[in-house]
Amino acid sequence: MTPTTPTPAPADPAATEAPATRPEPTPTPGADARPAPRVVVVGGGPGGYEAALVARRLGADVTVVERAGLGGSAVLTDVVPSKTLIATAEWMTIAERAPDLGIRLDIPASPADDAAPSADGDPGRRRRHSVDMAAVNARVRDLAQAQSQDIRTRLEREGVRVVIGHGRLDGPERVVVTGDDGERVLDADVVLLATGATPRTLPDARPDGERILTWTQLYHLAELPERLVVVGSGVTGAEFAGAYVSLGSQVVLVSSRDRVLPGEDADAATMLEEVFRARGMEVVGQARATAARRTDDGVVVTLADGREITGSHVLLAVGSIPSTADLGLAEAGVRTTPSGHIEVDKVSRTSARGVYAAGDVTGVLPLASVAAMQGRIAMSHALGDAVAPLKVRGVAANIFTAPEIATVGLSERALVERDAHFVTHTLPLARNPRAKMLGVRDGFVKLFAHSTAGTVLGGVVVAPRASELIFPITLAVAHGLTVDDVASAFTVYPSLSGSIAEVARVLHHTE
Ligand SMILES: Cc1cc2nc3c(=O)[nH]c(=O)nc-3n(C[C@H](O)[C@H](O)[C@H](O)COP(=O)(O)OP(=O)(O)OC[C@H]3O[C@@H](n4cnc5c(N)ncnc54)[C@H](O)[C@@H]3O)c2cc1C
Ligand SMILES: NC(=O)c1ccc[n+]([C@@H]2O[C@H](COP(=O)([O-])OP(=O)(O)OC[C@H]3O[C@@H](n4cnc5c(N)ncnc54)[C@H](O)[C@@H]3O)[C@@H](O)[C@H]2O)c1
Repeated sequence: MTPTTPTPAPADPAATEAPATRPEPTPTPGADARPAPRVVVVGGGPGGYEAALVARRLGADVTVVERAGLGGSAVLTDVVPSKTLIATAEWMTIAERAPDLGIRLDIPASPADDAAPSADGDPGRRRRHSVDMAAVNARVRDLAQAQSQDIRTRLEREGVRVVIGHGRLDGPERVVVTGDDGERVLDADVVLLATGATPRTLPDARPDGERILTWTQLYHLAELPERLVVVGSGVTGAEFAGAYVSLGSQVVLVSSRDRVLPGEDADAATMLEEVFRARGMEVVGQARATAARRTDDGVVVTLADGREITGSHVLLAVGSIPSTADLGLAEAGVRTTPSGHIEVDKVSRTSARGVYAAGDVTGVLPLASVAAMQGRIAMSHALGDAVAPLKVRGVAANIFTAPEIATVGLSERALVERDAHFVTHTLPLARNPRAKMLGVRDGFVKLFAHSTAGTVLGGVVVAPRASELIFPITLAVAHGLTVDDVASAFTVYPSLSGSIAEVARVLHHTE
């Protein structure tokens, strides 16, 4: 098979290449006029809807079964709402820094603004700007709904049938959908399971949607939480803790490990924790929450060592569980892993012939970009198109905190564990001229390269908008460029990306 180079598109249908419009499903054209293969996709998130578009392009008759809304959790409760909320938080952070650049924000817009505390917790300082949380959340919800509708429109325009209801396998070649209007049976030549995951909760901290919350429930709050206890310091916990500090809440982050973001680059995580503390966040390390209960006017979170933390609200960010309940997996011969995820190979095949799986339900790498890629690969494989197996090494990821943390390629930990021959160099952003002009103090660029060949193996960028700055390093990793290739390309002067080229130049000298 010839390898393809599919693009890892995000959860934005407009960003994907638009093929010729097909109003209705049509049979695959061919001399023998065989009927089009029937594809049923269960789950309309990025894993499912991207796959549906590919399957249509390859001539299949495609149905997407979705029980909530098109775009999935990615669009309705996870990626899109969180990044929209964080966009507001980002403006608040910029406003907080404005005085450093000579801007006066000391004219209160309203008495409420004047009363809001400063984010760094200094009682002597008052925050002179504040958010209207009801307006922020209304914008978040509207944007998510509009994007979900766009995806539905796009799918239907391409000739994909959308069925609303809960889908379940009835053997490997049939899906039964239970909806408001009863049951419906869909026969299939190929099934793709892309049912995602849902927030994990704690037995003694049951979310009530008012004070004890999962991240899916945050967008209905009319007021900014006065004191938010965030349980869990993985990517989700860190992003929300950072966002709410910027928005003006007091935040206590309960971290079960000795530092936040235990799975990430240690230097980046340490820097972020320092920034969090400097902005007034209380980070409680080595602490495991066992329970949360409501009081008259707030919540009390109990830790395993008996300590209690009070707050106005608590957010549970303790991971996710794969959505496999009532999917008929065992009966259809679909194996799951000990963690409960659906077992797949690198072309998204499950243990049942004709049944594929993509996205968070597989537990491969819970990112929207990876879900979409797994879904596309599944359809290309199932429908006989050219396909390249999934490679997660080239995946770029970003943590949307202030500063952001973007990574690509092999991490320092993975390189050390593999006993790889590598060199590394880190340049603090504080030395970058553009960063000085912008008032950016916290951040760095770090590259890893093969010690003899000079090939770029991976990198970390900690900076405002690191998500945009990581792309040159992603290109280098994807195409096997050397540090000399990177160093020899022009960068704009002055620019933050100049630091990437400068690190590459330093690595040349150390070879
Ligand atoms: C707070 C948060 C922020 C995140 N931010 C980012 C980010 O910035 N970038 C990034 O790349 N990733 C991010 N992620 C990860 C990203 O959300 C997931 O990787 C992505 O949603 C996975 O897509 P999916 O298609 O597998 O599943 P989902 O998006 O979860 O979609 C699955 C869909 O299947 C439906 N479904 C489930 N079971 C059934 C059934 N039996 N019948 C019918 N329908 C069913 C569900 O209703 C859902 O709509 C974030 C995650 C969280 C929790
Ligand atoms: N920007 C992004 O791309 C983005 C954002 C959010 C999530 N994600 C994806 O979702 C994945 C999962 O991230 P996550 O943060 O939701 O889950 P996670 O499982 O990575 O982190 C949960 C954290 O909570 C801790 N924890 C569990 N129980 C606890 C308890 N009782 N008390 C205190 N701490 C407890 C765990 O030790 C862990 O560190 C990420 O790896 C990422 O792929 C991506």
